[in-house]
Amino acid sequence: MSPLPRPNIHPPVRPPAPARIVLAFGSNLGDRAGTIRSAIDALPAHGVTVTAMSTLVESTAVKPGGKDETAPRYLNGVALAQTALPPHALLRAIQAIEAQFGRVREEHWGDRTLDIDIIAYGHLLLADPDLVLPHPRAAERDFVLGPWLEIDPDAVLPGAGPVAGLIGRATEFPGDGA
Ligand SMILES: Nc1ncnc2c1ncn2[C@@H]1O[C@H](COP(=O)(O)OP(=O)(O)OP(=O)(O)O)[C@@H](O)[C@H]1O
Ligand SMILES: Nc1nc2c(c(=O)[nH]1)N=C(CO)CN2
Repeated sequence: MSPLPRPNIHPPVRPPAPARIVLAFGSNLGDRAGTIRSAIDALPAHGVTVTAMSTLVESTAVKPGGKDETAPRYLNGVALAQTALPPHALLRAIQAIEAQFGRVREEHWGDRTLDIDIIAYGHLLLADPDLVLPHPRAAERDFVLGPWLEIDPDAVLPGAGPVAGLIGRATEFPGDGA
């Protein structure tokens, strides 16, 4: 006797849950606030949904040699977001938005219309040549930690601990905090 044909039923396919990500924005040239807002507005078209945006804070530019009072001052802000993009696709997306808003890569830590950094991608720890997660300098940057804490008081920087315990502690150069 031949077996009964099996009904062609598949378990429901659930898409993977989107990752919770933290993005940092900086600008010290042109219409700083306008450029950062435009970049935030551009994110959904790239598959990134913003769930919270901090206020923008102003700080002295940090250059490789330390604080530079003669350089244009920065506005910085942080967004919480969700995305189904894998990490490297997210990097390409933020670089496309930087390019869209006139970012030209020249001097290391040079003045720029727009900088977007991936601060954290869920709890992922990654050290690829082109992508390090969490962002390797986030723990020393009060201009990132302050706005992040504002929108998530319980924020944790993967591998480093609660943001509330990092802020104001270590800076890349003494007094470089926001
Ligand atoms: N977490 C990350 N977020 C964004 N870029 C990263 C990250 N990790 C590594 N990168 C790499 O860093 C490279 C340089 O980035 P970028 O020019 O924005 O640096 P920067 O803004 O001048 O300095 P910083 O990274 O200290 O903020 C990018 O091309 C990218 O490949
Ligand atoms: N205040 C301030 N200084 C910086 C910033 C920044 O966002 N804010 N970003 C840099 C490289 O990404 C270098 N220096």
